[in-house]
Amino acid sequence: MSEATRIDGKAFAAKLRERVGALAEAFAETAGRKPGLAVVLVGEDAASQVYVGAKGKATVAANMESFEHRLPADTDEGTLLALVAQLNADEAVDGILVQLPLPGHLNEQAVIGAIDPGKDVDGFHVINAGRLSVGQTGFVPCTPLGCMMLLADRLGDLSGLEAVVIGRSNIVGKPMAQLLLDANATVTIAHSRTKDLPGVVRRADIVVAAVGRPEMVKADWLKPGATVIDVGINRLPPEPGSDKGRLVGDVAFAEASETAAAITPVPGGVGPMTIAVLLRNTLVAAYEHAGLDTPEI
Ligand SMILES: Nc1nc(=O)c2c([nH]1)NC[C@@H]1CN(c3ccc(C(=O)N[C@@H](CCC(=O)O)C(=O)O)cc3)C=[N+]21
Repeated sequence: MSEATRIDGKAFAAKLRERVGALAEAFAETAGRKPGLAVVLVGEDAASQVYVGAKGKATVAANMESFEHRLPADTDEGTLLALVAQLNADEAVDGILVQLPLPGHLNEQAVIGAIDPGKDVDGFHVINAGRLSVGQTGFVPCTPLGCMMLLADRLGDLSGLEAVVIGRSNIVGKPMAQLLLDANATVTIAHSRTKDLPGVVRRADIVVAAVGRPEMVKADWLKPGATVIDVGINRLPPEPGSDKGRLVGDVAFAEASETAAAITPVPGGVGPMTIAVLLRNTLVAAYEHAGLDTPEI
């Protein structure tokens, strides 16, 4: 069996960011202002700090305005809701992202529900989740939309293909299943209680793994020739003598590469797509807020 094609999400994301950057420049010429993205981070979680920093840099590199709000871990809900209201009202802000998870004393659904759905570039508001589930236009969560772009690029038409999504989160699993269904795939959502998970996954032409368990999906779970999208980003414990563990996905990449036709690596696969799609959604929001026709992107 030949080695699977490595799906280069990092390169795909770089091209998408470049297109978004060019369109953001055109937007600024017409609208007289840049598209703006506000990112809110509550607390000092190290991984979250890294993502927020990366988002800010990518936003500026794509000719957009970045507004960062870092709040202490003990921020009360009223303060956070007041900030969201202020960002909703700010005409320089097209997109609002509140970094999840929030500290335990804050109600995530209440905070996300306070974001103007027209600025909810994460696609997490119930209005946008509802729009996706009934086939209306709205903001689609960045990670699943990025996965769909990679699948469309790789496979073209997905009609009639068997897709198995492992994981049922509101952020990835559920919207991913909706998008695959909209693309006419036959979709199964599997999860921790699924009976004979390897047997279910073995039916799939397309596997999307989003469970958060390091290297859980093994080569012998895969149908030969399957396309594998690995959403997991797990940091392993450090090796002796090292201070940082390796990043691995939810799929055992090396062995899976022997059976799959194509597979996304971790890092360098889905992660960079998430940020690129966030910028894409922010650009779309800016065009909508300015009352301009949204370019195809
Ligand atoms: N409201 C909200 N929206 C999010 O979209 C959101 C969030 N909260 N909370 C945290 C997660 C995580 N997330 C990632 C984005 C990019 C990479 C990424 O680019 N990863 C690189 C490498 C990362 C590294 O080296 O640490 C890669 O996979 O190649 C990873 C993770 C967005 N999230």
